[in-house]
Amino acid sequence: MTQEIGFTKMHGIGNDYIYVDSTLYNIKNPEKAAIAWSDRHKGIGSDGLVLIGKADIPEADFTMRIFNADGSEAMMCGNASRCIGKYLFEKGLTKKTSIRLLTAAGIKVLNLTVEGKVVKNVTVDMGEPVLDNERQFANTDANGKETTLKISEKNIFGTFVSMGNPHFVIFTDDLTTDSIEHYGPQLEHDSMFPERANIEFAKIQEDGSIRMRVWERGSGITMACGTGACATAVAACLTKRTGRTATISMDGGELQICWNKEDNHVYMTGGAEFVFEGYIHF
Ligand SMILES: N[C@@H](CCC[C@H](N)C(=O)O)C(=O)O
Repeated sequence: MTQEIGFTKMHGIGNDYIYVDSTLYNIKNPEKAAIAWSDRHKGIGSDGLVLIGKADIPEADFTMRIFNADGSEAMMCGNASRCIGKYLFEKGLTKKTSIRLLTAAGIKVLNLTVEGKVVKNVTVDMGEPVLDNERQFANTDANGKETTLKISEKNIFGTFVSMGNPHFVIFTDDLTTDSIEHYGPQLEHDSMFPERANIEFAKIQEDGSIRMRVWERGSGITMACGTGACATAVAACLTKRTGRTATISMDGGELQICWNKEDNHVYMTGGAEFVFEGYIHF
């Protein structure tokens, strides 16, 4: 028997997900739903599926689970966390403007900037970047330094940064779709990344901002990646290309990133938007 499930489609600078309130709908097989619903021709169309729940520990208010378009579950999603802040506040599910969100990468605090009843933008405390997670990056000597991976007979230099989920940031002048589609999937599946990886292709621009395009683990090229923007800002700072704050410009828009010296946390600020709502049979 099929179930009728209410959903909300939202995006954070073009990184679009289907949001379901899991206190109202119990999706038994979210991996399968993510694959079917993400399909841009036969489904709703998205980069993946996000389940919002109520936290059952006193340290957190709500929960987030995130599934990529291929059904794989990720630990964290920057753009989705901002969308959840807007969803919870504007739907009246919380009056708080500082929300503690429990994710598979720990508790993230969302600070909402509100005008009247509208959330204008959200700053997320994304926590500390991790540079030596051996479950995610097999080169345990790298520790924030640029390292070389050989792909298609070419040496690729990049920096591994985990924001809960694994990222490999490459500074290059070549941000073409052809290049990203060629190197992205090979790097995602490289044996140096036991849990696969998100791959960022980035370039410092004349005004000091960073242009970044991304190949996301489990979803391919997307218009933006919040954790990827944080990883890119950290990699740029570690390799002395920028200071501790950066504007990251992606296909879908910009995020402001600050890697705070005092607490070593990365703070991400940007917008979130509703697209449409509906019901789907599953
Ligand atoms: N788009 C997200 C990250 C989503 C998960 C990622 N593809 C992974 O598998 O780690 C973001 O905005 O951070």
